[in-house]
Amino acid sequence: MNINEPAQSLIAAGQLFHQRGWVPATGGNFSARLDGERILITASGCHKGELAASDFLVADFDGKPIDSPRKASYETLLHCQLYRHDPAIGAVLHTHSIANTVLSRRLDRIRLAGYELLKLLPGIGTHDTQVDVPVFANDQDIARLSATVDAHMKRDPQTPAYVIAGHGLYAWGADVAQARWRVEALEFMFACELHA
Ligand SMILES: CSC[C@@H](O)[C@@H](O)C(=O)COP(=O)(O)O
Ligand SMILES: [Zn+2]
Repeated sequence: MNINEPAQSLIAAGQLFHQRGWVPATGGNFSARLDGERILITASGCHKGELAASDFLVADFDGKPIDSPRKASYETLLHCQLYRHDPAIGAVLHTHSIANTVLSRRLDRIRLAGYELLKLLPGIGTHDTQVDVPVFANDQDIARLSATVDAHMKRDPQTPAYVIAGHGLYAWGADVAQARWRVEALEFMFACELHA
């Protein structure tokens, strides 16, 4: 796949998320699947509202950069876990919003019920339902954290997204556009919960 197309979509997502206040400082990271063995992912330490094509690198599903001197996102293994878990996942987006940070410090799962925007989440066709977004304890050992996420997702393959406590949201989709809609829907519902 030409890496320019997913890179441009991820750059646009970063600009939107930064305008919304969801990727402050160097927080957040973004990726897209290139094929069955490789992903395009943001380099570590970039400002996600000001990404350029040179801020991306290609990595394998173990998170190892391919032909790049740049360091991949510190959280690359969390992206790799999702691509390995489900071949239908084509993009992964991670945000650090006020709403996801505050809610995840208070709750061990974020229950979303009765929202029209729930229909943006996988397999949901009505507002008249409830979804639990799991919250995992934060951990600077990303290999250990990705193993925790993987065990949860094997137990509950319907997991629509997850939040790391005091840290941020991980959401995904078949492509960058769908992952972005889901982030927008989830951040909207989280903001509603915060104001409720
Ligand atoms: C420096 S604070 C944010 C990081 O620790 C991390 O949570 C994050 O989202 C961005 O890390 P990055 O390595 O730039 O992808
Ligand atoms: Zn983060």
